[in-house]
Amino acid sequence: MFQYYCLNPISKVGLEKFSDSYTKTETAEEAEGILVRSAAMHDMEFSDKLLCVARAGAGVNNIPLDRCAEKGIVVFNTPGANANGVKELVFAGMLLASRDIIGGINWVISDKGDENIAKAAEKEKKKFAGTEIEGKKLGIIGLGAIGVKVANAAKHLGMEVYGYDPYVSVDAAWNLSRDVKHVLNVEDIYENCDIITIHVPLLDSTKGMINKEAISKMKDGVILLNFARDLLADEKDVLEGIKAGKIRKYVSDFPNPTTAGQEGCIVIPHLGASTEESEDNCAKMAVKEMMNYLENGNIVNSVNYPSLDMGVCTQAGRVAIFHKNIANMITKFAACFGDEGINITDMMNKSRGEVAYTMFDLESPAEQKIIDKLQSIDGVFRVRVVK
Ligand SMILES: NC(=O)C1=CN([C@@H]2O[C@H](COP(=O)(O)OP(=O)(O)OC[C@H]3O[C@@H](n4cnc5c(N)ncnc54)[C@H](O)[C@@H]3O)[C@@H](O)[C@H]2O)C=CC1
Ligand SMILES: O=C(O)CCC(=O)C(=O)O
Repeated sequence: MFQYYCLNPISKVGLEKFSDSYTKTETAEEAEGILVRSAAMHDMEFSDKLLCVARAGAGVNNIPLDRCAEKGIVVFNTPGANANGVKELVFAGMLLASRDIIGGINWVISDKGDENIAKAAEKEKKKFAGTEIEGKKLGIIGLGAIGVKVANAAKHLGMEVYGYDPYVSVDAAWNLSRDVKHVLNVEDIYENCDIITIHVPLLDSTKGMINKEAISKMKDGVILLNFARDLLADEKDVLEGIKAGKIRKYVSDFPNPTTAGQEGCIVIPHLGASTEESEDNCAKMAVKEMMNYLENGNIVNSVNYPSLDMGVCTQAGRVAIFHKNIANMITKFAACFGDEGINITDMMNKSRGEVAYTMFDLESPAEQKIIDKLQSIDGVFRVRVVK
């Protein structure tokens, strides 16, 4: 039996995918697996029982990835599972910024008792007019799951699309419309585009990338959309840009005291992935990843360990080892089994940066003394008996 804990509400459709071998617990300490959306985990203590965290979503800046890696806790996310939900809200944001739809709706509410509202509307509506998005230049920073969907849909709406992503994946490149202008320099986006949307992860290298300097290179009256993370922009610089008339509107999916209620800002309460479809897709994928890992030790879509898949174990034993990516580890592991006369029938080793993951299938189960010996090897974070 395995126990899982939900740190945020997780879609029922996803939770129903758990087999009878799983029960939901009321405390994180009892769980082998945690399901999470945006809850902050940086200050959490993790119990020795915890084996994995599955983020039902894309961004993992709320999870201490390195600390988890050092404890042999695998962190998963669900790439692309909510991309369509975000894409659709990006276009809603683009349209809200291009015309004063919000101002117009508020005017209608303020005039709700007026018998002559229809006549008044025709007089007032010029205040809320705007521009169309067809024919405008759209710059997309980050051509991953969301950026590609936004790019392709924008082409269908008649926009001229510029895309920038120095690390674009082969998969994303295959899916991208050939009409998207792939630029090699982010400045080309700043200098040419009427509307700019950012779809990159929040990393040390991307934090604050939309700052005073970047804004100064943008066209006057640019519309900026941020459905990725607020800290990607220096929002004090954004407010100055609005005040100076450089930025026409800033649309953000991340409310905070800097932008909430500010002139020129349209701030949405983090609704990008809040659709039935995205929530179900993310939960289903997260549960599948968690079950595959807990039952088989297989790692698919991890953000702190390499992918490794040995299928379902048909042998008597399977042992998984989390360790530093350094020389001679596999020889030492193999010796621990060999010294006790245990035949290794299959093994795989994969590394990712400074960490590595090795799994052994064994002709007979590994006794505790072998596990203790493996655990005592310098550079080993965790040894897990899968079977
Ligand atoms: N508002 C919301 O509810 C949601 C927000 N997000 C945010 O959007 C981000 C992107 O999501 P996905 O497209 O699903 O992720 P993804 O991982 O598929 O795509 C991210 C892309 O950014 C690129 N990238 C990284 N650094 C870059 C840089 N310096 N310049 C240009 N490109 C760079 C990567 O190569 C990758 O192609 C997530 O990390 C998350 O923070 C994601 C889902 C929902
Ligand atoms: O789970 C959510 O609602 C947040 C989605 C998100 O921001 C993400 O997937 O990165």
